[in-house]
Amino acid sequence: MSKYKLFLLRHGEGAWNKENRFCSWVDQKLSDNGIVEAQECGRLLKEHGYQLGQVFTSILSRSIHTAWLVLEALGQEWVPVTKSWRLNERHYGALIGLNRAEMALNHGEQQVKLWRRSYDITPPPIDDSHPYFDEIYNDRRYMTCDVPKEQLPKSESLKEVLDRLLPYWNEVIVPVIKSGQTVLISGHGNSCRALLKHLEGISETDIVNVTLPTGVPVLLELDEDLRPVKPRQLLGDQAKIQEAIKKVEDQGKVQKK
Ligand SMILES: O=C(OP(=O)(O)O)[C@H](O)COP(=O)(O)O
Repeated sequence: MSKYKLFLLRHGEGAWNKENRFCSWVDQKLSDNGIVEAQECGRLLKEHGYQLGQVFTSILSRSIHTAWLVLEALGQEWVPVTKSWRLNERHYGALIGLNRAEMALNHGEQQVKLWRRSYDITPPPIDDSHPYFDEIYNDRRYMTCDVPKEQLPKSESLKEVLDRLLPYWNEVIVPVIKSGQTVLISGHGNSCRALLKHLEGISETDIVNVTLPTGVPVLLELDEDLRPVKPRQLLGDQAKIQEAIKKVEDQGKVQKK
């Protein structure tokens, strides 16, 4: 029997989703379309009458702004929002900033799919010659984390995302859910995929085929041990959602002229 409701949300479209570049730990803002997606998500949750108890975000602006816009559209701005680097997007290492379609042209679509969707392949690490290294590692937000800056990742597989996310999930988020509050996690494509893998027990092979569109709330109904009692529900117009998933998948393909 369903005891708890949990929403996982990939933030609204960011500027680099639009440009088809690996964004990851670069702090890009929402695009105009991303703002609308977040507001529509809030309106949809309002229509269903959902009442949030707590919201968790990463420390990247696109996930925080999405949470704010959702709460505003819901009329529940007072709901506490808690932030952690442990909900950040997967660290894409040296791939950060690169264009996926150009990479597909240079390395092949299969390699790009492996980098994007496999469970345990870690992309090459970022080093201090990378154009975004200083912007990321000199940012004050990464001096406030629960690990020293030197121990923050320089690249991550999905498995490594789950490894850094799980302690936060177990120690901070689970007690809130078990206290009976409906939680929304405003996260990222791959931080949400990692959590979905854990909660739904998705295999390492099947997780390759899970892709999340931006701005679409994923509802999980959980039993008292936080096991899903039914398949995840992506709320909204199902035809549009399928189209949006395909668009994300196609980002890793060579662009047709
Ligand atoms: O920043 C990213 O994800 P996000 O838009 O969910 O924050 C990644 O670049 C997503 O890339 P992917 O869809 O190739 O895994």
